[in-house]
Amino acid sequence: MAPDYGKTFAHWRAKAADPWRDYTNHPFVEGLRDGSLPRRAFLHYLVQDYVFLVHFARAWSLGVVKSEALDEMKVCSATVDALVNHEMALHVQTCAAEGIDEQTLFDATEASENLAYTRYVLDAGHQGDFLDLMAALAPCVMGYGEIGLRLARDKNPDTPYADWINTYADPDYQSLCTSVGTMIDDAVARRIGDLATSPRADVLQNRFTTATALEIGFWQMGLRCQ
Ligand SMILES: Cc1ncc(C[n+]2csc(CCO)c2C)c(N)n1
Repeated sequence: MAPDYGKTFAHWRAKAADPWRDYTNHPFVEGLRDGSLPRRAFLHYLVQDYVFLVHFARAWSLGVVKSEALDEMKVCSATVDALVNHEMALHVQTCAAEGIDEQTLFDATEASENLAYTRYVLDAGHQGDFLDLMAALAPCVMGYGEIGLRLARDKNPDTPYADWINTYADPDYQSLCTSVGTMIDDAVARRIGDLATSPRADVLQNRFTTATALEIGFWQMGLRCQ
């Protein structure tokens, strides 16, 4: 059963069922779960993901700019802090152990799948309002929450990717997913009332489904390096 990250997320997820399954059950994820993912592919992914997080920190910062309520500002600014000062540390530590320093990570050339995803999200926020931005950001936050929980339960005890799995299964990360989900529910209620009957429903759904497809592309990019 899917974890409870709020009713807006549940609605978007149900209407993107096929891409959501392909994202959260991708062969890359299966390789993390059973430990069969080649180390080289994982490191390639981590270097790209570091750059991804830099741009996601910019996108969550745009969330602060587009906030219309204090609770929105609090969740967005806390997410920027979590990203810049904590989540990126996992990437830095793992890569340092392989002789890749942080400046090299920061300067890495972005793969086009990476560029497409992060700039799509930023553009959703620039072009639209807070909800457009949140619809594009939700798959990343909640998808990794769901993947982390499932893999923590079903993983091969010998997988070398337990640290990665535990980062996202961790109660701290799970409570971030819950607070983002609650904040999105409140943001929807504040701006458009009932999502299902809103004239904006299709555009927001399209943002969510497109970002989910871009997550699949990101895993594909990770696998290409073998
Ligand atoms: C491709 C890709 N998608 C999602 C995440 C996970 N993630 C990115 S930003 C963020 C919110 C704040 O922690 C989370 C969970 C990732 N690392 N890489």
